[in-house]
Amino acid sequence: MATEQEPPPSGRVSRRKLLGLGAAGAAVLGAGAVAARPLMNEPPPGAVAPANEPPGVGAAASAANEPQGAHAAPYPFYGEHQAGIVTPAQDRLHFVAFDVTTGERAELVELLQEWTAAAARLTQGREAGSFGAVGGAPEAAPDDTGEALGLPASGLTLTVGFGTSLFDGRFGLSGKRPAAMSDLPKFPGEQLIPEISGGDLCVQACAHDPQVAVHAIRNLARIGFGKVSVRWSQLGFGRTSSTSRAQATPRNLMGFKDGTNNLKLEDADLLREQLWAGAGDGSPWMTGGSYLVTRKIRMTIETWDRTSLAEQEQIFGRDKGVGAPLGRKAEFDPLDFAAKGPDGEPYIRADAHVRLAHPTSHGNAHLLRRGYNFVDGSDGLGRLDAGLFFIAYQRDPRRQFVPVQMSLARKDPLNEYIKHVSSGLFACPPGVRDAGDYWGRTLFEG
Ligand SMILES: C=CC1=C(C)c2cc3[nH]c(cc4nc(cc5[nH]c(cc1n2)c(C)c5CCC(=O)O)C(CCC(=O)O)=C4C)c(C)c3C=C
Ligand SMILES: [Fe+2]
Repeated sequence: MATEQEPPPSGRVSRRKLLGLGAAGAAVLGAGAVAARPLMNEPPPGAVAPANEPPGVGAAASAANEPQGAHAAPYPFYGEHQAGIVTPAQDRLHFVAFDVTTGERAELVELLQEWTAAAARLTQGREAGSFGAVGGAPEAAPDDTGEALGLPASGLTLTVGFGTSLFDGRFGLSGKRPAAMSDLPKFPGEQLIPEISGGDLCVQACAHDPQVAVHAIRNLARIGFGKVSVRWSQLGFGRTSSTSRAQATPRNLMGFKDGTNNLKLEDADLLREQLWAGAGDGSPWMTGGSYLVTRKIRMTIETWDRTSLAEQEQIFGRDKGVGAPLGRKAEFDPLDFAAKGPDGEPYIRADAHVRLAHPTSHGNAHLLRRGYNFVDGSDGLGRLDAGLFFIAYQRDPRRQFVPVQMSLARKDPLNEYIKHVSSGLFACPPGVRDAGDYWGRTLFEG
């Protein structure tokens, strides 16, 4: 498993070299060479942020003043936990689920090793393979597809997950399926489409540049040719959650601030308690990992857009402008479910979304949400095919996602405007420690 960049043959230029040349150097390359985009704010050589800690989080960053250059910089790939979970949610998503087509466990392990090596490079703004898009033999297919040449790392994170079907016995893993990964129940009203649900493996690519996220997934799929095939994939934009207090809260396609009351990077104690699988949880190989639930949720936006502002706010229990809980003034004011308005009714209705989903309604069950908006064109009937690609990480879906979603599915008036059409449940293993480690080692060698 090679992770070091081998020098490209003379006359050929690697993506990193192109970046290093910058604007002036690119001019020297002359016609025929690929022009490098000047890299803004590249961290100094050798600068290593603490594992998975975002550039720009800390004293220098504030919600109102996120450093622009930080959007180009890389996140560390190696660490105790995978990046892309508490990492401040980037602007863009390409999520893919794969079916494993090989029946050989050894081939699957080999693929995970190759993917890990490629991910270690891609997340640092390098090409997928050691020769790159234009550095290999002219007779051979390039080991990088090339569309990210000259682009910086753009905060790319790649997060892998193992689906429930991977534990079905094909690879000798049936005894390793975590109890926390019991099949999700059928929720009232869901209309799941099997072809865009499930999958043996998943990779979540998040970046500030969609081209960088798509490039990463495309290259992993290329590497996996003959061993895996793409089952479904989803593009997302405009993150619908903040996962750090240094980020401003974004808006979903219903126009509301989304991610206000979320688990955040800074909540160290809660993350330990609610996000990361522990050594005593029954599946030692998952220690330091987390369970991922995805739900593609279509919105009937046109109906929503004809709903009164007052009704929209009652449905969520927050105001649409600043995102404050109804009856309060500021976004981060605490929710007060007992407070009553002049009419004697609670400001936040009994069936308001935030009340049904609140941790206190479910024995202190928190979720780390990091979903994205999607618009997949239109449906041929004059309506946008749009909604929320919901992503939530947690320590145990049986105690967290399932009860929250069951209560929403039964009582949330938002259901009039939404439909769950896809579902996924994945075990995301702990982080890759160093260049000798690989995604899933604790599962296959533990
Ligand atoms: C099962 C979990 C959840 C699903 C599915 C879900 C769908 C969904 N949510 C919104 C918009 C908002 N959600 C908000 C808060 C919120 N939502 C969940 C869980 C699910 N949402 C939780 C746990 C919370 C936090 C509750 C709390 O503790 O206050 C909000 C308010 C802002 C915020 O705090 O994030 C909005 C807005 C949509 C549009 C949607 C499906 C399409
Ligand atoms: Fe929600």
